[in-house]
Amino acid sequence: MIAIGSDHGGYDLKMKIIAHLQERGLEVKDFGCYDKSSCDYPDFGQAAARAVADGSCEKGIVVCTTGIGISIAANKVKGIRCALCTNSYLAKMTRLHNDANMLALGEGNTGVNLAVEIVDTFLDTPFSGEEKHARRIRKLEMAAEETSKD
Ligand SMILES: O=C(CO)[C@H](O)[C@H](O)[C@H](O)COP(=O)(O)O
Repeated sequence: MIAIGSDHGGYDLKMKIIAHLQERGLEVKDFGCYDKSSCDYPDFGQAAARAVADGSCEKGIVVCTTGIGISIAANKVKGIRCALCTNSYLAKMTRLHNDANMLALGEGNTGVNLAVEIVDTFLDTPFSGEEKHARRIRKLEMAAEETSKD
């Protein structure tokens, strides 16, 4: 199951990505928004992120105008590594090196065809499993643990 979310600024691209994921035969849970009325990206970025963090969705994709606000929102949820990607190289590297579990896209800076290519690269690239990358991810998790104690 793929969690997906957007604000109004990412709504159109999100709907195209949902159609693409369904064409690929993937199940999608849309955490909103559900129309283009003005709304707040933290609400939807964090709803999708919580579903990835609790294991009910295996990966998440979030979209806003720039991809910035909604990626920041998702990354506030413990256990989430959300990468804002503007090309397929970044999508590949964030899976290989960061084991990113969420992808953020910006409707205002990424066209539909490129977005679909980025989504496919993100979903189809496994984590490298290299120890040095696993160690760095553990350090990210430890930093999040420390912060949550404050
Ligand atoms: O890009 C965004 C946040 O980083 C959002 O999608 C907003 O669209 C952006 O902040 C602009 O807000 P507006 O209400 O659409 O003017």
